[in-house]
Amino acid sequence: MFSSKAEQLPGKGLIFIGTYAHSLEPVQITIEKGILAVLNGVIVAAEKSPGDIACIKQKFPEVEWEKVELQSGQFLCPGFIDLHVHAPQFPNAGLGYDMPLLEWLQKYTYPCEQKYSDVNHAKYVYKSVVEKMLSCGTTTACYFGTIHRESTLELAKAVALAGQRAFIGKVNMNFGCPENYSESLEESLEETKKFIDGVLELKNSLVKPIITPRFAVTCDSKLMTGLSKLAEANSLHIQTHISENTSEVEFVKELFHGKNYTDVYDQAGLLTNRTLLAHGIYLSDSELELIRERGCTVVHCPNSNVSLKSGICKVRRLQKHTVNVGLGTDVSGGYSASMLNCMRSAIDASIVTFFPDSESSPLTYNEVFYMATSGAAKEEISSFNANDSLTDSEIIQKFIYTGDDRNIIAVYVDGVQVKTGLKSSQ
Ligand SMILES: O=c1[nH]c(=O)c2nc[nH]c2[nH]1
Ligand SMILES: [Zn+2]
Repeated sequence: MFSSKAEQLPGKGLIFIGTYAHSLEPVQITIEKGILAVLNGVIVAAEKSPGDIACIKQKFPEVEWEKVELQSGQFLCPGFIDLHVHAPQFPNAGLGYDMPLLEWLQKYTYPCEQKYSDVNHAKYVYKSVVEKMLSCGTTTACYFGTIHRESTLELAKAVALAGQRAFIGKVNMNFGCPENYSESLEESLEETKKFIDGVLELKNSLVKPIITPRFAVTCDSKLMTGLSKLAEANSLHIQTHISENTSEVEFVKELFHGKNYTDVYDQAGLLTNRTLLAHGIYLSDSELELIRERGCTVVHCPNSNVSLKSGICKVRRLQKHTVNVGLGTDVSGGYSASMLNCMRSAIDASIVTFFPDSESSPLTYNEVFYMATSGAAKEEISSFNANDSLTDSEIIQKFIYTGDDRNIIAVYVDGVQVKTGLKSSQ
């Protein structure tokens, strides 16, 4: 059993008193004042008046409650969800943006990932990756690892130890890869099965394996089909890349005899309502229709799209096709691990697409906040330097546009503090 901190603290509850902001729908961030009681990671009471604390204590007499009083300018909000991030690429953040995707992968990314054949390197890097992510307020992440099973298991262990909620993928790639960073079809499937077992053996309810074919450029049809069967047999999510760069899209067409990217994945059985597709910049209307029918989510990674000069995803167009859209930092295609930065990049990218296509409106801070948190019941304390003349709504706007990890005082996952900074009292 590999317990997270969250599972080691039975019978302790937290009562927050102050302002909380959450996002039940994209149109508007909801701001409320009152008290929130959290027990075993679940919000068990949300009340308007501090006087209600007595009722909560009466209702849960066995529980030892800690009280956290938020100060002026501080607020509680859901933790951020990064739907697409490459943990092994953190040492490369900010490097190689003078090259487009396919060259960048060969020159910078594969050599960086190859180093994780050394488990000690993985242990060293992954500990600080998870620390950084939590410090930025990312309570849930969908991580790509590398092809290496043992090292990617170290990522799962680092996540479990730190108490983060995450999906962890051992990357699969068996075709068109560098000699020293590739696996055979059989190895890839066998190692993935062992990886799934390894993550499940951690017995940590917050940490789950996710099937991770890198993309159609480095996986043949047999591998993708084998992986989709593994996902189905084990009821697992799937993550991959799609339609990020024009040369990549053309290359996939060439490799798969004229089929489009979406059809390639669909015929392999990879498109399910548990599939996350990163980027999706150049998808045609018919591809978007199929993605919507299959119930996949497209993960918009605006910082990466601009850094690698891949293009700009028109989120409004995806929304018109009622495709579900989430947000990802895509480190190290993106240079920032912060979902605040990702939200701002998403707004900026939508403003850039707005000018040549002024029929659609740019994304708002309300919408990107919703996309980055989507109403998950995770708690995080954020604060912005108090300025008494600001309303709560203005404080939250300033946090989204100008905040960084220094403005995130404390982070909680499943009711457990994973970034310290707030004082509590009994
Ligand atoms: O931004 C990206 N980062 C990657 O590591 C990758 N691999 C395939 N396609 C990719 N795109
Ligand atoms: Zn990526």
